[in-house]
Amino acid sequence: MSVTTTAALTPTAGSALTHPLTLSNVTLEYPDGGGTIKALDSVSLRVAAGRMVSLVGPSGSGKSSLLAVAATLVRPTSGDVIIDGINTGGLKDKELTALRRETVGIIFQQPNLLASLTAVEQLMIGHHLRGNPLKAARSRALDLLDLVGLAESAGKRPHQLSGGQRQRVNIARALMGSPKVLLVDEPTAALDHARSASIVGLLRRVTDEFQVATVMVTHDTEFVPLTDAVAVMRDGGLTAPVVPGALLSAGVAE
Ligand SMILES: Nc1ncnc2c1ncn2[C@@H]1O[C@H](COP(=O)(O)OP(=O)(O)OP(=O)(O)O)[C@@H](O)[C@H]1O
Repeated sequence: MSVTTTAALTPTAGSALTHPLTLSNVTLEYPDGGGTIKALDSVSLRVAAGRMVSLVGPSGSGKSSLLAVAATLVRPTSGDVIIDGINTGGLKDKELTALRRETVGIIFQQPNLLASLTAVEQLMIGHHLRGNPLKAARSRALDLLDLVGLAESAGKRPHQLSGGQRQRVNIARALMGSPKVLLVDEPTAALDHARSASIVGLLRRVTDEFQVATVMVTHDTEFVPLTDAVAVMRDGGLTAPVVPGALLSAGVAE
């Protein structure tokens, strides 16, 4: 069955309705013994600018596969992945890499910060290596660290930061390239409750302020109400979209 999940049918007042992320009938198969396993089965998902979708579902249901395909890190077996209006199926690997760098921000569970670099350097390095002048990279990095509440910690190295602060650096780093799509994998997995709440709150604010289309894999259904829609995965497919309140009161995600 193919279900289209459209987050946010209503555009922000005064702006055109845009969907930076569209997956259309996406299937992803992996070899499995003599046969294949369908990690994704005809998944269709559209996320509008400034909207945030929670992606929930049991282990092995395909959440990471969906993020990997949406991030253009894995090409689907069939179906279309359209990022910022560009159908990625027609792109060569080099073009795909360039599109990913320009339009997609990826936030993994573990920040993977470089031990020897300060917070501001963590943000600057990739931006500078992609050809941006150091001064501009530094100025943008400092602005973003301020935005995520780390203005005072720009000179600190990872071991001097808390887990929540490291995740904030991770989020700021993902915003350096001005992405249109933000893909977030279990951002609160290693954090206590208070820090988890503030990280999800920050992702909500970033989605609004930067008007990115955000998909967040989470097992923390408590934070789902902060998002605009919930996509539930089962056996590689998406079930119908459900609003957060309905999902929780129906007990679907417990
Ligand atoms: N590289 C791979 N090779 C073969 N099978 C894979 C590969 N990656 C994922 N799978 C299979 O695809 C299916 C979906 O896996 P996926 O990791 O996307 O699920 P998930 O919902 O993210 O699970 P979890 O919550 O445990 O991370 C599973 O059956 C998994 O075993």
